Amino acid sequence: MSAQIIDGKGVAARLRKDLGEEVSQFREATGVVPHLAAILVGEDPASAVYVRNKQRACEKAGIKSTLHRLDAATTQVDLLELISGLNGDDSVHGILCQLPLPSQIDETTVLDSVTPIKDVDCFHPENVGLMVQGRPRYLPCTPAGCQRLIAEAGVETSGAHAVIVGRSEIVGKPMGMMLVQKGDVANATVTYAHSRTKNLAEITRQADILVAAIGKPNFIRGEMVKPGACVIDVGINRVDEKLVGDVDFDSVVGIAGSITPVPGGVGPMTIAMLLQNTLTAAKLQAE
Ligand SMILES: Nc1nc2c(c(=O)[nH]1)N[C@@H](CN(C=O)c1ccc(C(=O)N[C@@H](CCC(=O)O)C(=O)O)cc1)CN2
Repeated sequence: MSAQIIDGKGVAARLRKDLGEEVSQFREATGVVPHLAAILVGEDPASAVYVRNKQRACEKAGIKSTLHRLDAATTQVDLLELISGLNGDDSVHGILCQLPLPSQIDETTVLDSVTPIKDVDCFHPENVGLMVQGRPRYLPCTPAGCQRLIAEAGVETSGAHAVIVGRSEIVGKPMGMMLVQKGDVANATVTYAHSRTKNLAEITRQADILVAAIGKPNFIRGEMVKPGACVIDVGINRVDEKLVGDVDFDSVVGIAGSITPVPGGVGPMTIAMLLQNTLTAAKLQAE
């Protein structure tokens, strides 16, 4: 038996269409145009593609987007000054600083400088704290996208064992926190695994839901997966000009019950969730 392929691209397109209708109702009712300011520092080609895709998705949904492109040699002071200006600009509802940043810039200092109400990536400690306490202002985009895909696959999360492989601040850690919460697509028993975990395969084989977010191409192989499990692949790795996930799709697809592809799985959902957060930001700031 082959796993159900979870069509992230299709789900994201549907969400973005619904969101476009919500944006148009909001604009009509308030006269306010939701506005996302994107910051791109340097010339990383993948980052440029992601930012362009975010801007296109905004335009299609009726959200204004402005791009602030900074040179790779930009200083942290210059970047902080730009963010400070955007924080104080009442026409801007969401601020997104594309990661990764060049090495001369401290990522934490920069992300902490975005005013929490405009932090549509949900990276600021205030927003992370609210999410962990189960009273989210925003949900982090990639984990929220994964959660929607798990729901789309019709997978029961309550009482399920979710194993998160990876402990990054933007995906692994918040993903586990969201699945352990009380609520819909939640109530799971969560295990975090990472590069120092012993007997990793023994742990991943216990997962009803396996989220791979370690940034290692094709790392999760068929023998590491429980038959029938829901496998969510967050990895985006370029190998020989090809895009591959953290999951070895070919060896896992015959064992898992459902699986996200790369490309066309989690990636497009990240962008859909960013639009959702931008509309939420505009609503909160119009109050
Ligand atoms: N400020 C942020 N920086 C980064 C984030 C983020 O959420 N906020 N996440 C990643 C990159 N990312 C969004 O920014 C992102 C990555 C991939 C995709 C996507 O749609 N991928 C496609 C394939 C696209 C391709 O050909 O490269 C897919 O998986 O189908 C969207 C967003 C790091 N930085």
